[in-house]
Amino acid sequence: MKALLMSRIDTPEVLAYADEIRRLLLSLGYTVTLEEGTADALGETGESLGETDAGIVVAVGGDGTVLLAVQMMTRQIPVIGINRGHVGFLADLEDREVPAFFANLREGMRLDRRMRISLFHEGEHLGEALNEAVIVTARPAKMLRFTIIIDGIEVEEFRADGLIIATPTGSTAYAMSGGGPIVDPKFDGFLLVPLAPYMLSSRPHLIDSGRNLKIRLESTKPAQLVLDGRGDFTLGSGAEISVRRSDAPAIFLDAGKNFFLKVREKLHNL
Ligand SMILES: NC(=O)c1ccc[n+]([C@@H]2O[C@H](COP(=O)([O-])OP(=O)(O)OC[C@H]3O[C@@H](n4cnc5c(N)ncnc54)[C@H](O)[C@@H]3O)[C@@H](O)[C@H]2O)c1
Ligand SMILES: Nc1ncnc2c1ncn2[C@@H]1O[C@H](COP(=O)(O)OP(=O)(O)OP(=O)(O)O)[C@@H](O)[C@H]1O
Repeated sequence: MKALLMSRIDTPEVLAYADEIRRLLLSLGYTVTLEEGTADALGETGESLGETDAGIVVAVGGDGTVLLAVQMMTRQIPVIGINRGHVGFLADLEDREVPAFFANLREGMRLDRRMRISLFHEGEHLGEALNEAVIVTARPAKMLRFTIIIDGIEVEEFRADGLIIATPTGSTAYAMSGGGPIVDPKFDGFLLVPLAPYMLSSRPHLIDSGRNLKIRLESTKPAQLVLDGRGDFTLGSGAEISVRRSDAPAIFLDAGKNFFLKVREKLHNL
């Protein structure tokens, strides 16, 4: 099996560890190729995540590395993260679990598909997100005005610093910091969490992914749309963003970790 190895590149120790992982994978009979940026950092040549024919992607780093790997794929490839980050909620494997996991993987893979959202602006596809899309004021301390439209009904209008449109996977990330609920990743829907809403009664909404969801930006103030902490689209007044469930969910190699145990172990002591 061919594995593409991607490492976070800002920490030499993690890069050195990724090199150890490469040796381990080779010793277990995998063909290993490096992701372009990772290869660059190691002074080698690599393959782009957009073009590789690898069967699995091994991401060494934290959640940012896993999110980046998923975002860079043009076809979703089963991915597993080895945790070298601060939290590593999406990076399921710890050091000691690595050898057995890859030895057993040759017997067969279990996959865990995670919904992503697809964002459109006036028919133009802006991209996909595994965690969330955030529409946020481009001017700190200036509020935006939003209207939420569900199945053609204007459901709510409010002013806030921003609005998070999260997937169940993203419910443990930015949406959690915004006061949203922890959502079972098996749930199939969108989570809307306003950021610092200027009203007494604003609540997060959980919406079935089969509904037609639109967000209209009413204010004339500049706003930015950010996907999984990256990408930066500027939105003008009256911009209408459509949110749909992506046809291409992220595919994780299942390391058998229980979601609710991870919440208890990784998020309770942040
Ligand atoms: N106030 C906040 O909580 C806040 C602010 C900005 C961005 N973020 C999150 O950061 C993500 C981008 O990650 P990054 O590492 O490039 O940025 P980063 O370096 O700013 O780290 C963000 C933190 O969020 C954690 N995180 C990311 N996805 C998670 C998930 N699905 N479940 C639990 N924790 C998760 C990471 O472990 C990390 O500690 C965004 O998608 C967004 O969800 C959170
Ligand atoms: N291969 C890479 N190329 C470019 N940037 C990367 C790469 N891997 C990670 N990054 C970026 O480096 C930063 C830190 O990486 P990462 O999120 O993996 O570690 P962390 O923040 O320490 O861990 P965690 O997200 O688990 O708290 C993130 O902003 C991430 O997007």
